[in-house]
Amino acid sequence: MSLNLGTLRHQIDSLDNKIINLLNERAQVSLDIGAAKRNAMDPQEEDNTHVYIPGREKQVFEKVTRLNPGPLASDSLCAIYREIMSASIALQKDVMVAYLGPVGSFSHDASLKRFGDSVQYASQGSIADVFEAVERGRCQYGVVPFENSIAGSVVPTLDKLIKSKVKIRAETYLPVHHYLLSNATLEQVRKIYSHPVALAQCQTFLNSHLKGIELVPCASTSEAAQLASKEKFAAAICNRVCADIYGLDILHADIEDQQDNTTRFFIISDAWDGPTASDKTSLMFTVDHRLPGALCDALKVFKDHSINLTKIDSRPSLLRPWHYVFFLECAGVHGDSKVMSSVVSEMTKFCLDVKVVGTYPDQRPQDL
Ligand SMILES: O=C(O)C(=O)C[C@]1(C(=O)O)C=C[C@@H](O)C=C1
Repeated sequence: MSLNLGTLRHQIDSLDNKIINLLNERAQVSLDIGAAKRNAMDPQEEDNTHVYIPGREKQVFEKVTRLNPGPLASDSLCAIYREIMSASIALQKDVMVAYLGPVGSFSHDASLKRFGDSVQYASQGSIADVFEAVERGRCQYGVVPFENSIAGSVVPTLDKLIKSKVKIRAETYLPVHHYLLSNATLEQVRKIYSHPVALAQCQTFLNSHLKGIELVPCASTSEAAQLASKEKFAAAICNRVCADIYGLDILHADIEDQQDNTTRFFIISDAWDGPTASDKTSLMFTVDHRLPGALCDALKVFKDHSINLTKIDSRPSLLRPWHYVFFLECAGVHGDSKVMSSVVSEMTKFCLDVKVVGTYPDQRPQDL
């Protein structure tokens, strides 16, 4: 076989030709899918069709990985398909995604990895603002951090899920590596900005390298980088990308307490999607704490239906002191299933309040 550079580039040109035509053929089918989704709607109603279908995307990524003969790495092929489906979403509808900003936050990273480059993004100042953007219909989707493998639940997200009408439509996991960025040297640093959850993930590093230095909590890690870039002796704990975005130097890389540090994000919207081969469902409920065993009875409903619980958390209900709302996630059931409606109706008999807050394809990576 000839290894003449000109001939090889000619081969690439002719393959690109085919790829471009095939991509456009696929895009045309996607436009038809968009039309079919709109046709299925009541013509009197405002167009609130969902073009982002997390279960279908999961299937496509699994198929791409299964069919990949190499030499392309499956991660590379999936990144290409992320952009193909992002363009596909944008062809069907203008989609706006709200995330906790500013640019360079881990929420921004998670949003880009989930929705790609072709949709539009709206940076928000707080987690509550992300919920509000979705509640008011300014953005069709929102991306919020839900829990971190070191620091646990993200309380503002739990609190908003309790009160809000939005639904959890998808979940996504992001490996999180923290960087110490500053325009000063390590010895000069007098103040460190970051999000409280990020500070909690770097306790060992802070205790051994920067003990006693003032820690200033911020709304997000990228806001921390923005603030640190404007002060002489301040540093930020944040995502690596913030070094370029905010013009800061890297003082230390990978300062998180555990290298497999991961944050789980929820994609919120006004509706969840249909069942897939493997779904998870989240519920909130309150029990009357004066009844002995009320919480135990609520959990027993799941045991009776052989449903596996994957998370439980509680928050003050804010209705009266020492009264809690429980958040529960279970695996292997979809929110619209018969078994879930039986669970909810059985719980309603003795719970003060039961609400399904979302149902979504299980996206937990196999190695976690
Ligand atoms: O299957 C669909 O419903 C589509 O809209 C097509 C498509 C794709 O390009 O494959 C695009 C966006 C969805 O999130 C999932 C899949």
